Amino acid sequence: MGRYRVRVATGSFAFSGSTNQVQLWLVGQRAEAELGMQLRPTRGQMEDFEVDVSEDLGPLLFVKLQKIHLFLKDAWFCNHITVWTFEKSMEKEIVFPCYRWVQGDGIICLPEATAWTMGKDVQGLFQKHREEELEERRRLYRWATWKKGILLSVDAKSEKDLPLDVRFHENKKIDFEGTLIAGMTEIALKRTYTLLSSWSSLEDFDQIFWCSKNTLAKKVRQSWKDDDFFGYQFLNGVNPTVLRRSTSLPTRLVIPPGAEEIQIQLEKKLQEGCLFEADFSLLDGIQPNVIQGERQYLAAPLVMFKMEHDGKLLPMAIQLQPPCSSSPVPPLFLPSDPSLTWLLAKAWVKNSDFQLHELQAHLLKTHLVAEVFAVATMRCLSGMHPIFKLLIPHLRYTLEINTRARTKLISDGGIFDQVVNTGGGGHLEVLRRATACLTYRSLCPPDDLADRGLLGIPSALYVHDALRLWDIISRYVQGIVHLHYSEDKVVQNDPELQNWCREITEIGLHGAQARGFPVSFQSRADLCYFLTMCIFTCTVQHSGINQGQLDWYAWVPNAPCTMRQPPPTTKDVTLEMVMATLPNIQQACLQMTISWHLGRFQPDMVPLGQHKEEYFSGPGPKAVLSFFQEELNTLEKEIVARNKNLDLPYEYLQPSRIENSITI
Ligand SMILES: CC/C=C/C/C=C\C[C@@H](/C=C/C=C\C/C=C\C/C=C\CCC(=O)O)OO
Ligand SMILES: [Fe+2]
Repeated sequence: MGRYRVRVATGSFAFSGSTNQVQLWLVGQRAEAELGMQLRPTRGQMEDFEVDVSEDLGPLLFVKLQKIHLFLKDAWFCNHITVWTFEKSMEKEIVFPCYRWVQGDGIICLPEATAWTMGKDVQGLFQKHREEELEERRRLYRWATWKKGILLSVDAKSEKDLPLDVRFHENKKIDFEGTLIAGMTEIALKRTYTLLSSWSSLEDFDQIFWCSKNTLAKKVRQSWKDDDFFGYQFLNGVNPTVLRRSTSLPTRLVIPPGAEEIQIQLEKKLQEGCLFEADFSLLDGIQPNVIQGERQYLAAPLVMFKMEHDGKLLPMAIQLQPPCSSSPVPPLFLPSDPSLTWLLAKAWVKNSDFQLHELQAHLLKTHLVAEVFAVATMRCLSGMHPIFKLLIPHLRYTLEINTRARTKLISDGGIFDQVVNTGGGGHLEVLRRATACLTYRSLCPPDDLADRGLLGIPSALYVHDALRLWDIISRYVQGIVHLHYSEDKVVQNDPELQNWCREITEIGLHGAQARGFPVSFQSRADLCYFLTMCIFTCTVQHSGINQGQLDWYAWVPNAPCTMRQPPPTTKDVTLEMVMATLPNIQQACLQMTISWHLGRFQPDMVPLGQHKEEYFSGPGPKAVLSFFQEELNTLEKEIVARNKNLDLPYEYLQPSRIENSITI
């Protein structure tokens, strides 16, 4: 019994408030009290009221909410409820996080914010709540097989099928759809503008290159033909995931007669430990697209590089297709070839890189992997679980952006079918092949970068920043895990957590235990490493892979989305051949629009670690998050200072530019 002060906090984005009245209850260990219909929640407001309760409720466990509507049903976004009690003349604050939509006339039950594993709840005070909550979440969030052989996704035919709690908020939706319309309008304008234009020289791409503001995109247009600029992209461009240090000459690299000199040079660089390669064999045999009746073409190149003492990565040789017994030995294209021949060979490499970047590095290894984490988290972890509280800010909007990708980008008739040479079904086979070789180590930079021989290279800025961020995130995760798991046995005996791990590996990632993913956590260290990978993937890796589309894909010849003629088999290449091969005006315009749409800064972007939602309570988690933010701030200053001395600043992993989840 006694007086309680209650604060109701409503979300601040559009339509968060409600004209309906809200009914609240306080639920304690000993009794429950109805507080009556107290208010109509107002957007962006915190509204307080006081009540006297006659019953002896005991320690508060839950607040229950219900929206009462007479006529108009409008959903209310409740941020949190805070209750102050007065015990022994001491004021005590108890927070009940929500951050969900209250809709319909259902009663929502909010547990107080202390993070509880099931093992800690020895009295079983929350057991029934957790069971009912997870039963409801499993009904709402179901696994689906969008295409066989690809990671499982959420069961939603379109974003409209998703639960309201994971939908884009109004401002995000308006921005996303509005800029798409603006982009499509720009395409129409460009088509009109170029209706009578020639498309016969590389400079003709200038007619549609309207990226006057983007400094790096302009630098790409200026320098894309240079070999050092070509090599730089494999270290610090939009796709730093293919390059690896050679440990031997690749078996596919058959030296054609008369090219013995290059073999000597390659072997010399190999001996010096500065030979590198980018191998696109995953594309070998993929069925090319047919666009508006025109057959497109694909290659599966291999590029050999040498790392110079000044840190420049220079291409030494390009083999466009792997050798096969039924054909002559494929030619090796060299920097000493006629300039247009060498340029076309490099363009073929960049077209192949576009495919693996967008399908393997971007869509599969960030978006679709993050979706598996999101679905498993909603299905296996109660909202009270500390790992739910840790991860949920890093899963914001991911289910919707991925569902939109499945319905607009890689769908029948989607963007890939319209302008990409792996479209038309080849893109699905690339996704299947990439899924089949998706390993746990490849998602963990300390392992992946070591396996690729990329440690200790001063000019590898992505590598440096990625490893620094991995360590910072690792300390953040350890801070939270050690607050809630006192020893390894507590991890082993946490059923929700073990179910989460198993559901990710065995179901979502498609039997990935065969590729190194865990089916259980045996120690706090295991758990921390896995959680670090989850957060790194959903934040750092996606930002490093997504942002560069704006800079590196705007000048289409630098990263052609499709190729309209077969790869050259001789060194007699003309400008006509080059222009007939590169994307046409329509394809180039759509590539520019989509790259801009996907690569641009998101207006409602939440930077890494800067989420405002307070799922945890108490000083411990707050101190861990605060230290995480301090470490990110220190790294921010380091990167800004480093970039000041670089001709080409590397900014994609600057913490202030890393989004807290995958939202685009
Ligand atoms: C060509 C770029 C390919 C990217 C694939 C990688 C990741 C997916 C991407 C998310 C995309 C989400 C939604 C789709 C985006 C735009 C839709 C495009 C055109 C629609 C036009 C129309 O309405 O028909 O990560 O950023
Ligand atoms: Fe993306």
